[in-house]
Amino acid sequence: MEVGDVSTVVAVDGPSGSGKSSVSREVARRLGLAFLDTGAMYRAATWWCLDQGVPLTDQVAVAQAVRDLPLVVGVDPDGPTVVVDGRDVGVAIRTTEISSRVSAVATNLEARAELGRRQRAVIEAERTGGWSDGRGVVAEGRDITTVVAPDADVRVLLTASEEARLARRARELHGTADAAALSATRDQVVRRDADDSTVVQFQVAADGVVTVDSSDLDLEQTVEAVLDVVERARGARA
Ligand SMILES: Nc1ncnc2c1ncn2[C@@H]1O[C@H](COP(=O)(O)OP(=O)(O)OP(=O)(O)O)[C@@H](O)[C@H]1O
Ligand SMILES: Nc1ccn([C@H]2C[C@H](O)[C@@H](COP(=O)(O)O)O2)c(=O)n1
Repeated sequence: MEVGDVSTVVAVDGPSGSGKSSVSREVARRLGLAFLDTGAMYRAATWWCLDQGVPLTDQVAVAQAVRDLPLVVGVDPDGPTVVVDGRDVGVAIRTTEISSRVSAVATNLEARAELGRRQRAVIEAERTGGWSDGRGVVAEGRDITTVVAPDADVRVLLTASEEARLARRARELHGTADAAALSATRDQVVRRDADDSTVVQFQVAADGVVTVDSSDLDLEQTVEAVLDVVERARGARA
């Protein structure tokens, strides 16, 4: 980082399938920023509970397991890694089993407090040094713009119609968006968002948060729309 450069923290929230991870990761790549996938942390916590035989219905046990979670997340947008107890779980945390059960961790308030603390630590590290040498970070999830990093330099709510989000996830998981694929995808998009919305609000932009609706945009157009928000905010700071 050059002397005089100012670090940039970009917070991106939104519902499932809106494109948060894909768009945020590409924005981070293009700006040379670190990339923090906070959803992967909730998924890793869920994986750890299952691996350790912690019943997801036991809120006290889940909270303790999350406090003890031996998690290391990599923030290189070209290859974000998720390592739990020395094991690379980057693939294992994306299974339908994890996707269908992660809300048990996401709705556990003590688990949220612990993961939020860890997320703030990563964001602060990247603001002053870390992988990005202080250039900053793009952090995406559900509560980044409101709870984890409400003072972020740029705050974006990335939305899309339920129809678009279901179709995207169906294509991603099943290679098609036909009726059967859409039906099979509904639980981990619509039901999961409904469950998660009971403890965190990510459907309506908070004050100061810019909404980007990607319903009618392709991935590249959405990346460019978010980059535009970042550049406008940087210009306003200059
Ligand atoms: N604007 C877009 N147009 C077309 N496809 C998109 C768009 N944005 C994302 N996608 C695709 O939709 C799928 C879901 O994207 P992504 O995983 O980034 O969403 P997400 O919001 O992070 O979802 P979740 O919160 O459930 O992880 C991916 O296959 C991605 O390539
Ligand atoms: N900051 C966050 C990030 C994620 N979650 C929840 C939402 C999902 O149920 C789950 C996995 O997220 P995804 O990988 O699908 O983006 O974790 C949350 O509550 N807060």
